[in-house]
Amino acid sequence: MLLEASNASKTFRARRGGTSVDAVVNANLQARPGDFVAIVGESGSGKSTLARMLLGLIPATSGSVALDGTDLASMSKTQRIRYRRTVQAVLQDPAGSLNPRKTVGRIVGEVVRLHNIARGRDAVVDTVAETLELVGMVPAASFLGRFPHELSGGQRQRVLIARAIVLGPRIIVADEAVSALDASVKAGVLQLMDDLRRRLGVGYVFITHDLPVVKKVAEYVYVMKSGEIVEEGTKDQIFTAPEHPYTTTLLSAAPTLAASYGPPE
Ligand SMILES: Nc1ncnc2c1ncn2[C@@H]1O[C@H](COP(=O)(O)OP(=O)(O)OP(=O)(O)O)[C@@H](O)[C@H]1O
Repeated sequence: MLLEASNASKTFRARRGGTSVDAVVNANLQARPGDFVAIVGESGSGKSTLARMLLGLIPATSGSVALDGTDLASMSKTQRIRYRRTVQAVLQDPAGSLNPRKTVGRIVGEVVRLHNIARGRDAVVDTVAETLELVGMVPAASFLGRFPHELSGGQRQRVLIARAIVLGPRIIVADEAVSALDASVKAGVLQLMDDLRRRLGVGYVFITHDLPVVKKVAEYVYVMKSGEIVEEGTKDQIFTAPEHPYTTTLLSAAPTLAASYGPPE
């Protein structure tokens, strides 16, 4: 399976005399199940816009996003529904992704019902409980009736991951999924994501401005600047022999791994 952006561009049209914004310009990116691909770049470089295009939330102005060669723009309604399950989003909770009035059981259960993953109350609860266990929320029964405000930041992020993986995605687009978390909590959630990659074979397109995190988990890195992917390569290439001056600047501005992420590997 291959998720691929080909010369994908997004221009936000100006409203009332303003200038239009070329948020993403001719982006080429590939991700497969089992991959850990990162997109890095400073604020405003177009990372979230590219993520939203990959998720099919906004259409490309030109170019394409395709799964196994089928362009998102030409998919039927049924194909789109399947696409949404196959390519799931995990955003950060401070963005208000969890409804504060719903329990964990309901938040994950609603997705299970909506996509007909299980039918009947008991089967839905079982599926939710199994998924909570998979994301390390054990015993699951003690979390089902809790509201988001009764959870820690790391636990809320795990609920978001549970809500995504319950659909059996092959690729998860994670936009700043751990950026708001404290270092030790962040390490736990990253470890979980890596475990799920190994256990379920899920791949990640991991969007972040947090370079120590990229250094820890990514295999392949795309560097964005002003809407363009200015450099790409394996993690080692990017961190040890960056070619683009912007990548060098990004790396030199980043805190060291040890300073922000605990002891080096
Ligand atoms: N809906 C929109 N309408 C107009 N302009 C937008 C819209 N969404 C994003 N932009 C602009 O597109 C550019 C890229 O924004 P984007 O959010 O993709 O960057 P980013 O790298 O994800 O930044 P951050 O890390 O701050 O989220 C910015 O100039 C932004 O102001």
